[in-house]
Amino acid sequence: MKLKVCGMRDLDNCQRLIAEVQPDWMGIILYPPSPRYVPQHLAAHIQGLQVEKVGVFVNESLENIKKNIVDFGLSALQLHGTEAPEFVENVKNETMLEVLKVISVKDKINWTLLEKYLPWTDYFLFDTYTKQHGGSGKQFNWNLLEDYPFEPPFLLSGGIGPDDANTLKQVKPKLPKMAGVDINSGFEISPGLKEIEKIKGFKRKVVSC
Ligand SMILES: O=C(O)c1ccccc1N[C@@H]1O[C@H](COP(=O)(O)O)[C@@H](O)[C@H]1O
Repeated sequence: MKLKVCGMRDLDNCQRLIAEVQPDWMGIILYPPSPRYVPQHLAAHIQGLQVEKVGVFVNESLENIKKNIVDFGLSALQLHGTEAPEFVENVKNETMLEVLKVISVKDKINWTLLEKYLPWTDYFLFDTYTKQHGGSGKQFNWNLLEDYPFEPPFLLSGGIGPDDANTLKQVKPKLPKMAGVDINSGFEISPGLKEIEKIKGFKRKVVSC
């Protein structure tokens, strides 16, 4: 399973993550209201880090997404708002980067609504619905994903913490399209600052399964 560690911001913390965990992706939040927002003055430093960088956007303009791709050296885009399929199509066509479209889950998933995203989406990312769009620390009912009907793989997100490693290993066989997990606030000392030892332990348990 792949591992995405999201909401990274502190440069020393990023460097330790890369050296000691080697995640498949490091996510940076480019949504100003978030407590994990990465300001522009850190762009050159983040760009220099040797890791696949995912920019997390919430209903951002295509123009600003393009600017951030260059400034931060992004290789993938996580669209974490209510972006319409037509917008996702534009983003894919204009950037040709990997696109992760987030689906915010309440108590059920309307699979038909997801169909229009399929041609432009490399991964769906399922997260718990919250008014803040993400980083809620809350889980949704993962059983809903047992009905996942599509070909593209997905990432599981929302409130995953160190204690979920065993449950994840148990649910994995029931979710054959789950390509990986996305972790964030469940491994934090404070917003944007991660506990690297805990991530290492989690990776040892989960990623090999
Ligand atoms: O983390 C944030 O502050 C955030 C803000 C706005 C959009 C997305 C955000 N983070 C994403 O939220 C999910 C789940 O996080 P958590 O595990 O529940 O803390 C994760 O994909 C982050 O990329």
